Amino acid sequence: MIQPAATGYRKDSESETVLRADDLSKRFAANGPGVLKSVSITVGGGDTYAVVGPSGCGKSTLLYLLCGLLHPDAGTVRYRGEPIVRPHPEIAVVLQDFGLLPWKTVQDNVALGLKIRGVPRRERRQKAREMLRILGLAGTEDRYPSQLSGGEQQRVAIARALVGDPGLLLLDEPFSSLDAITRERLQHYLLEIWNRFRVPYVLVTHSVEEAVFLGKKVLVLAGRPAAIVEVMENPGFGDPSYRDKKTFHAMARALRRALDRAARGE
Ligand SMILES: Nc1ncnc2c1ncn2[C@@H]1O[C@H](COP(=O)(O)OP(=O)(O)OP(=O)(O)O)[C@@H](O)[C@H]1O
Repeated sequence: MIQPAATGYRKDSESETVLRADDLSKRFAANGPGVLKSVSITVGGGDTYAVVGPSGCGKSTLLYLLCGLLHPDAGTVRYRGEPIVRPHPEIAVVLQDFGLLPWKTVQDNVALGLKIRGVPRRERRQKAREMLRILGLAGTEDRYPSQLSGGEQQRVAIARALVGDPGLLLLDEPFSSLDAITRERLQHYLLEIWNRFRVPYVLVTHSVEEAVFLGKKVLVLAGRPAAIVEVMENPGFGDPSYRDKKTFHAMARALRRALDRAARGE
């Protein structure tokens, strides 16, 4: 079993509301088309959401709104009751472009959030090294992001998100650049983090299997502007051997049908 480096994760009670977004609407240009309309989501302690939907429907936009990197035209986002108007130190984000600083080494990139929070240098280095080891990146500490492959950069971004014991994780296709085996290993690692510490997360993915493996609830976003057209409960979620179960494949089939309905605008 992987031993997470971090030990300071909080464990929320299931009744606690960690993140609450109400009636979010967004368009990028004043007269442009609406991207999202009246999207609401409540993430409770220990909740995990997978967000799926057709390419370009607004999944990344939703994640940017949830973490305060974008502002909604209407609606509100609150993290533990606090309005989110800018990125919050307890909300860790893994974005599609990884967001690594090219002039900092891998180790310094991973430790960035810890430094901002005033964690002493020695502890920062130790935690960053341990997280890099867990993610299979031992030996890359002193390299720069440009000296790593896309998949390795993606893992550095994941290490940076996990190392700070986040209160909430927002992940935008975090495993998309990885080979199949590494991808499955990291999916298991995320599930293990959840099983041990119940860190709530919202994960955007294009993969039906990933959504079913990692989402306690699966949201289907569709339409123009996009709205949540289905919320699917996934009772088998949380079991590391779920992929081998009939219920997993039944759930994947149901999700494919839901995506098909969404694509046809039904
Ligand atoms: N900064 C921006 N300015 C203008 N339009 C934008 C901007 N960001 C996104 N869009 C548009 O908003 C829509 C939703 O984009 P978004 O990236 O959220 O979709 P997505 O569902 O995450 O796509 P994909 O699945 O392909 O990653 C798209 O039509 C996109 O072109």
